[in-house]
Amino acid sequence: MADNDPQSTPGLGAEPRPALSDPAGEGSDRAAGLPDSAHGSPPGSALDSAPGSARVTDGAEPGGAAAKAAARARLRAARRRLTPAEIASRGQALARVLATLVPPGAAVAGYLPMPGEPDVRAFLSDHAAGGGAVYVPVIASPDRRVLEWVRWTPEAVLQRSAFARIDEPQGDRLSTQALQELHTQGLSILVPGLAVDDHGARMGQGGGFYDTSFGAGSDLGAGSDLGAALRLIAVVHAAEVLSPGSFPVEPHDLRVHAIATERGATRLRAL
Ligand SMILES: Nc1nc2c(c(=O)[nH]1)N(C=O)[C@@H](CNc1ccc(C(=O)N[C@@H](CCC(=O)O)C(=O)O)cc1)CN2
Ligand SMILES: Nc1ncnc2c1ncn2[C@@H]1O[C@H](COP(=O)(O)OP(=O)(O)OP(=O)(O)O)[C@@H](O)[C@H]1O
Repeated sequence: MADNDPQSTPGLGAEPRPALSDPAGEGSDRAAGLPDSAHGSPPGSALDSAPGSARVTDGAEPGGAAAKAAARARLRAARRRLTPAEIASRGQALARVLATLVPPGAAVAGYLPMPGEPDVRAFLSDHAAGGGAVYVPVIASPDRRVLEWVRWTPEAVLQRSAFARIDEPQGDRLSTQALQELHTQGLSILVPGLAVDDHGARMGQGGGFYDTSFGAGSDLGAGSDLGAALRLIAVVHAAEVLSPGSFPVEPHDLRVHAIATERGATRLRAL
């Protein structure tokens, strides 16, 4: 199981592998200037060493790319400071929190965590044991930002993605649309991210995959008929729930319905 342990390879980006395209340098760890606007963050949170700075204004660069890169670097650095024991105990707490947001037996599109990410595997195992179908993403095309979905159980045989430090199950793949059409009665998406604001905007790893799959411009975006039965639940560490303006938000960015952290659930829109 060690290969499926998000803590087994400490230090993000340490392994040689084909990097996903990162034109704005989001993958780099340059000094971050994330504003000190988090609220409810405990001491030692992702932001409490931020230099005093103005709120993100998007500046001159399109989409606030430099500001996003800085925010990502800071948030990733904070994740690297988490211990395996912290991640594991938060994972147990998350399992209880997510059970309050996801109806028993409902289909769930989850994820298998990268190092430092909230570990949702305890929840996914419980949910699968209760009869709910669980899927996780496979990076099908990094260039076209396409995800596909494979059924997951705790026994799944995993293979490391060629593009990221993410384990993916083998098996039949479904497109995002096919997954949704299979579960028109409701599908809960656990959306991984580096941060979310309490208006439901989210900042991810910089691949654009979830925005392309579920954001405003997608076939399944808010307001679309197909997207109506989707529940988008951002899963982040509690210190990563930030106030609006803490990171740049673009029109294509998806908006989540709810936020789950190890400290509890926040419902933002009707689920
Ligand atoms: N667990 C998990 N699975 C997921 C996602 C995620 O955020 N979390 N994704 C959400 O979209 C997709 C993969 N997206 C990714 C997008 C960018 C990078 C990336 O740029 N990685 C950098 C290094 C990042 C780091 O050091 O932490 C790289 O490859 O250089 C990785 C994954 C699909 N599966
Ligand atoms: N729907 C879209 N159409 C075109 N470009 C997009 C779309 N969504 C994202 N992008 C582009 O993809 C890149 C990454 O976007 P962004 O920073 O929003 O990703 P992210 O939300 O952090 O990633 P992910 O969803 O993979 O976690 C940016 O260059 C962005 O402009």
